[in-house]
Amino acid sequence: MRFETLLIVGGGLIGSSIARAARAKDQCKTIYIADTSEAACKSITELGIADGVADGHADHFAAQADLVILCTPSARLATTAMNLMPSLKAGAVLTDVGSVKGHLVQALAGRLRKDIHFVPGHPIAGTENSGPEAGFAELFEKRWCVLTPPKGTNETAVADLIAFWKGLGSLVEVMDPSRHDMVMATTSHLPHLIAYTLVGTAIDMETVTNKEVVKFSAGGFRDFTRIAASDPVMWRDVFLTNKTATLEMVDRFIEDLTALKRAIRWDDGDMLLDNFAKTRDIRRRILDADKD
Ligand SMILES: NC(=O)c1ccc[n+]([C@@H]2O[C@H](COP(=O)([O-])OP(=O)(O)OC[C@H]3O[C@@H](n4cnc5c(N)ncnc54)[C@H](O)[C@@H]3O)[C@@H](O)[C@H]2O)c1
Ligand SMILES: O=C(O)C(=O)C[C@]1(C(=O)O)C=C[C@@H](O)C=C1
Repeated sequence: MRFETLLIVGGGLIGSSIARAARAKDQCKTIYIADTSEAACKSITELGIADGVADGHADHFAAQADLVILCTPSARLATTAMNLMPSLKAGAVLTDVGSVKGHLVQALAGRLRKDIHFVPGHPIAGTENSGPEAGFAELFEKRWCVLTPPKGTNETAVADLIAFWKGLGSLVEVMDPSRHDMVMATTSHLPHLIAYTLVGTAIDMETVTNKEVVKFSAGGFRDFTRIAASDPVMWRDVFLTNKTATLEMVDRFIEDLTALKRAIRWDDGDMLLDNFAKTRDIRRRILDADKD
């Protein structure tokens, strides 16, 4: 056990899942959760997933914690870190689970206490649901967690955090924040933007009623609606904080879509076949990787 006392700030889907997993996998002795929402605190207490629950004021828990994990919406991560800074225990590891890394690293650069080890993180695991009730202990099993420690970060702190995430069942990779943001723009942010657009386009169709969209939504459309039901606040924050990489991916997507549009217009079946065969191969490789 690398950390005896854990403080989770923001006990929603991700925070409550970490609490459940840390307890189930015996990764720490004491788990505290702080959340600014009265309803979330009530729910966390009823679920019995923490040894102590605090509303906005988590200073007394922060003073005891060996590991502090910020699990608030992205836009609040930097302010939450700065507010807790004076109360943190010397030598504590401070991390987060935000979906975008570059903006947070920049926002906190040079502002943290020297005796606190800041190791930003991102578990690439989630669902379209939010709140403490949506969490579950198995969420991180065999899912990647990316850590983006700034240069010069204490190596023991990084190793301890890697061990913690592995203890929750995750696979861990260390990466540069800007690389993380580009990879996520490709595999997570663009797909969500496309899903939001696709569902929006379908419900705006004048010739097909919304009732028909709901009634006849078979596999393909239905799959998109799952991620298009993701938390609007979280995804607004993701796009606004990972602007450069997302816009780069949107440009590439528009180019590729235009190429497919052209192939359809000019009956270029070979181009369509070639393209769809490549993407089918990627799908198979992803499923194979899951089996390993
Ligand atoms: N949902 C996903 O699929 C997913 C996956 C990986 C990472 N993330 C990241 O995890 C973070 C949390 O996402 P979530 O899905 O758990 O959201 P959530 O809405 O389920 O939970 C967030 C919780 O934080 C609380 N909160 C808000 N401001 C706070 C503050 N200042 N102090 C303390 N608590 C505060 C809210 O009351 C809420 O209970 C986000 O930064 C998101 O980018 C989400
Ligand atoms: O499966 C889902 O519902 C998710 O959207 C999870 C997902 C992802 O895109 O993979 C979403 C955002 C997070 O930052 C990490 C994971």
